[in-house]
Amino acid sequence: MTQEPLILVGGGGHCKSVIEVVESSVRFSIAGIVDVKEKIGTEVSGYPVIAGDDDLDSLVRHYQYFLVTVGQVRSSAIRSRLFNLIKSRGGILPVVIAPTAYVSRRATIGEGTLIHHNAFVNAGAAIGVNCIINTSALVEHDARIGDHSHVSTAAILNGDCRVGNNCFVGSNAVVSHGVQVAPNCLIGAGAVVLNHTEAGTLYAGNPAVPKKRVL
Ligand SMILES: CC(=O)SCCNC(=O)CCNC(=O)[C@H](O)C(C)(C)COP(=O)(O)OP(=O)(O)OC[C@H]1O[C@@H](n2cnc3c(N)ncnc32)[C@H](O)[C@@H]1OP(=O)(O)O
Repeated sequence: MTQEPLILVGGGGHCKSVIEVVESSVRFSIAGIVDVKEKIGTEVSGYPVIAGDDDLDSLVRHYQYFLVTVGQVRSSAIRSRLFNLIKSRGGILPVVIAPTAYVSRRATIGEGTLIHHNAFVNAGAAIGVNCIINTSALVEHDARIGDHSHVSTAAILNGDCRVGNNCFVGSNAVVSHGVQVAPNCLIGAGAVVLNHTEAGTLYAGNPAVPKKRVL
């Protein structure tokens, strides 16, 4: 099978994790990484940084496939800006699924979303665009996740729950079945979310309680 060249946009720690996924899937070969221009000429996991953010326009004329590989904890702003920029210039942001992940054929996944190693996405789940479903995360049946959200390592979204746009669900957090996490929320690592949340708020603890506004 001929591999398609893929550009990774963002050369930090999250990019290293994405590289492990892309290398183990057969469809794409990594053609290079985009980062701040000072990093041009350096490498990430053996792949060269070939361009700076300002060069994205011209890169979209030469390459078809891109993934946003900037990480996301406190804000989705950079990831969503890059996603929209690439898309508006005609770039394609594919779905990439690690071969060790399980994704039900009854689940839907939006463009540019990456499903990392050992993640599990069950039947009826619907995941938006440009999301990160990180290593060992569990998205249970009929759970719905909006756009530009990050379900972090080993987080659990139980059946029928909702996570809005631009959210972060921290490592090992649990969202109880049917619970709605409103847009722009941060759910702290290890939180157990038993009730619907207010938008733009950090929740943490077990049971999770609002800690502060984050917008
Ligand atoms: C592969 C990867 O690395 S993926 C990334 C994995 N990273 C994570 O999962 C992120 C872990 N960090 C968190 O969970 C943090 O809560 C964040 C980043 C979401 C928010 O951090 P901040 O905005 O700095 O919150 P801040 O430190 O101001 O905390 C506000 C309050 O919430 C509490 N709090 C914050 N996070 C947590 C938490 N996870 N559990 C319990 N309490 C917490 C703080 O103690 C503080 O409480 P107080 O006001 O009573 O003193």
